[in-house]
Amino acid sequence: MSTPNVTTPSFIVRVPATSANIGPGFDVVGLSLSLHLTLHVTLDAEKSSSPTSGRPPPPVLTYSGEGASEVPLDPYKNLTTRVALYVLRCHDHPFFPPSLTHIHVDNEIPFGRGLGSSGAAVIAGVLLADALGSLRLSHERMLDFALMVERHPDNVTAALVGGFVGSYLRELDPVATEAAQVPLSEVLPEYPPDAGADWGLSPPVPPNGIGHYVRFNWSDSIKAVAIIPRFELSTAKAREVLPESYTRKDLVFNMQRLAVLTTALGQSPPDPELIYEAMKDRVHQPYRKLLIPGLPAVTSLLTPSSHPGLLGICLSGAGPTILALATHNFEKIAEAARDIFRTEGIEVDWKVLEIAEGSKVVYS
Ligand SMILES: Nc1ncnc2c1ncn2[C@@H]1O[C@H](COP(=O)(O)OP(=O)(O)O)[C@@H](O)[C@H]1O
Ligand SMILES: N[C@@H](CCOP(=O)(O)O)C(=O)O
Repeated sequence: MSTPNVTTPSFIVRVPATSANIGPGFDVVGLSLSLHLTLHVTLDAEKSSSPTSGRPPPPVLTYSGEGASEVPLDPYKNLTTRVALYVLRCHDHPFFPPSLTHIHVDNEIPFGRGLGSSGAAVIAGVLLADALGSLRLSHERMLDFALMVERHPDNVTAALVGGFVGSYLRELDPVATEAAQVPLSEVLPEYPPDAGADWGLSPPVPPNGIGHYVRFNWSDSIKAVAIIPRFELSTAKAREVLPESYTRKDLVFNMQRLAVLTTALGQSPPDPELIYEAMKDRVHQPYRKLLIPGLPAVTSLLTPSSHPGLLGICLSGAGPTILALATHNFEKIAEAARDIFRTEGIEVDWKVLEIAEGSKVVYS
């Protein structure tokens, strides 16, 4: 009898989606959600010795699910594998290990919708490098590497540790500040295609302890309804429309709400009146409405009185997804949001999501 040609992955990396900001917590809070980016990594022990000169061949990258038609499959161009190579190079592993033959990526997180697809790809790269290089990095050090690429901590922290998380970036001394702000093109350089070529400069190693976080309680009764418009909005573009400075009134408005929200979402039963008001924002959503037709209407017309079960509603990350937190009536809430988006000519998909565990590496 012939043996079926099935390769068993040597390990799996699994990273959740995230929703950042949750209204007033711009660049501060993140929530991990039950859509996942999964890497199935195959190692071949027989290929573990490096060639005497030049670089070993990179792994074959295959991809299924969200983003499959647009994601680069060249490991020197793909975000996850470039981040992995960056972390490996910072630890004196100049190339992908020769034993790394294949990575199959299966992705449930839609690209450019405000559900943390890039943060998940970055964390997956850090975990991949940690496993390939047996680096045994702490969560704190993993965050340092992730923050050299994705420079706001909300998505990457929640994706790494899971749950409802608040984080800040430490004020670094001038030398460390400069080290943490090197251009992204130096962290993730273009790699020359010629296998004999040198990579050039050594990679910028991150300073220690850039990001710090705390996990808040989350009431088990709260689920997240993600209402996902069928168009992409890059986070970079949605950050360009934000002002450099804010009035004291607007900052106090957000801080008052964020202080209440981080505790209110952990209380059982959750208080809809308190949460609805505490999820309002004046720092990013008002500026992003021009990029997301329907945003002001969806966040103002759906309320706990008009839609029992609804606790609060906001833009997810940089958008265009809308995040409704609710205890019941998920379908009614999502369909009402769909109707509002339709008046703007925008079609949506929606999903009811749970709060997810943090990232994992599972060995077979
Ligand atoms: N799994 C992935 N593998 C490779 N690149 C990815 C992956 N997920 C996201 N990206 C990259 O990140 C981009 C989206 O990032 P971004 O604009 O920050 O939106 P999001 O809100 O989804 O994080 C994609 O267009 C793609 O270039
Ligand atoms: N705080 C960031 C969060 C971006 O999240 P994403 O999921 O849209 O990448 C912002 O609001 O810009």
